[in-house]
Amino acid sequence: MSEAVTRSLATPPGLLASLDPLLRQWLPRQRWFAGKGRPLTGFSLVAATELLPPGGRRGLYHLLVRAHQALAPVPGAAEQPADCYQLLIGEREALPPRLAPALIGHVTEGPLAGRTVYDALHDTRPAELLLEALRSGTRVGALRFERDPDQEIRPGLVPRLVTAEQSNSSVVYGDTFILKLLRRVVPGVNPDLELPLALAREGGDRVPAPTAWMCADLGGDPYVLGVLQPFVQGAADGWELALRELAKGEDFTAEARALGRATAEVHTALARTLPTVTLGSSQVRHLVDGMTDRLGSAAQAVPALRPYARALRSAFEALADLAAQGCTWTAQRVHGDLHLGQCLRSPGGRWWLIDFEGEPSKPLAERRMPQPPLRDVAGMLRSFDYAAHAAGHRAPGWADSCRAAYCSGYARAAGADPRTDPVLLRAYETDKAIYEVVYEARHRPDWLPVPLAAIRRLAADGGAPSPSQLSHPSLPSHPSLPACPPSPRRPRP
Ligand SMILES: Nc1ncnc2c1ncn2[C@@H]1O[C@H](COP(=O)(O)OP(=O)(O)O)[C@@H](O)[C@H]1O
Ligand SMILES: O=P(O)(O)O[C@H]1O[C@H](CO)[C@@H](O[C@H]2O[C@H](CO)[C@@H](O)[C@H](O)[C@H]2O)[C@H](O)[C@H]1O
Repeated sequence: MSEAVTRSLATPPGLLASLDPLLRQWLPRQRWFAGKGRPLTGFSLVAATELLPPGGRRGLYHLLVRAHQALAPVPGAAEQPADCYQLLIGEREALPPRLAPALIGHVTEGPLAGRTVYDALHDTRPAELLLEALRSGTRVGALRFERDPDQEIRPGLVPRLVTAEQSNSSVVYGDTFILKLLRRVVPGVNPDLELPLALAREGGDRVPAPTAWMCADLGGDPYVLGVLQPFVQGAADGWELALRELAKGEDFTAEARALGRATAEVHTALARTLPTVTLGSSQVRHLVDGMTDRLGSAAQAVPALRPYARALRSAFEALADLAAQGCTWTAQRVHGDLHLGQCLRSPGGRWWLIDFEGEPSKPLAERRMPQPPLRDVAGMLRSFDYAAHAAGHRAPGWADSCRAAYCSGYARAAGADPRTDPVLLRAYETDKAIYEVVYEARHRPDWLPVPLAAIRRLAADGGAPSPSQLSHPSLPSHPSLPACPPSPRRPRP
């Protein structure tokens, strides 16, 4: 075992009880807290490890904590399965001003009574310690740090916490690496590590190859806790770039086309390296049932969706009808939550795809299932629509031309144009917009009008599918579109 981190404490007695009242206040305020809107009823410890560098100060705890919550904000409501969160807790007598944003609170009882506790990822030494553990491949308590022996990690890189809004927390080390610490963790193979590793093995150059990773082994179930990967220096993400170009009134179609090409290359590599399956009518029925169920739960959670539910369902049923007529689709591993913010453009103009975690609210097994690649395409199409809305009404037609350019870039690299499969594309776009309605209602209520506008458009189009709704006005419509175009949808022999 390496000397980087030398001590583990399995169960610091009373530690969690002393943190309980502070975590009840602090946790729901974190952007990455997944259970917003449901009262916390308590915590239970999954694993606790005290991280102690040789000769270093004590007081750094790695905790995996289950947050128990009521079903709804009603006293006495039944509990839901508790989410498990990864916390790195530091303690000090008082916090220096630079750590003020990291404050969790002042402990009044238990082993840390009188101490100030804080989110230690904001602090230099704890962040350095994590990199050192990854560099040296340490094992401490239940924690296992592993690395790709072929990639060098220089010691002494200076850490800084990424302050942008994220679903997890990331630390950049000397502009060389970025470590994403997953916040809500689940047992099993995490696609955020699995897919970039598979793509790296395949020799792809569109996704940064994982350099090191951090896991916990608990009761036979590995939990992926973090992934270190090369930092794409000087990169801007697609969302920033799109908004910048929109503000200047500049054309974004060349970038959209390049993004389509990058997406298709990643899809092709994933299909080469991981299993693909054919979806026939029973699998498509299952897919459609899932979409319909999600619509039902979303309409329960967000009443503004209810007037459109029937029309939206018909977009899903149109897909089931095609499958019942004998159409089949190829499914493969996909990104699962692709949008402009998941695409980084390096200063040389190359597009990279990041964040293969999938939609964090979905179960891991579902996120790892092979799916038609058009699911990712639909996510990107939604994203162009989001960008246009975020910019107001300054650029009429902007989203339409970006969506068309993205599809044609995709078609060039994949050999199949997503627009030749309008029923599947519309079903996925509808499913995504419904997901976004719930996401925005929970996380950014001010943004709710953006996906709701798409819901209105998609619902208005809920009858017979029409290619014109797919926003490629520059292309002729497909009046003679066959019921089962040869690719990517293929008739059964
Ligand atoms: N390899 C990378 N190089 C440069 N920046 C990155 C890299 N990976 C992630 N980032 C930055 O960190 C942000 C969050 O990363 P992401 O994987 O999307 O985390 P989350 O799942 O928490 O949203 C991204 O929006 C991007 O700005
Ligand atoms: O945090 P993640 O990147 O994993 O994804 C979640 O948050 C995204 C917002 O940050 C959210 O994306 C939605 O908003 C984007 C603009 O901020 C837009 O480009 C996307 O098209 C839209 O879906 C994403 O859905 C959510 O899973």
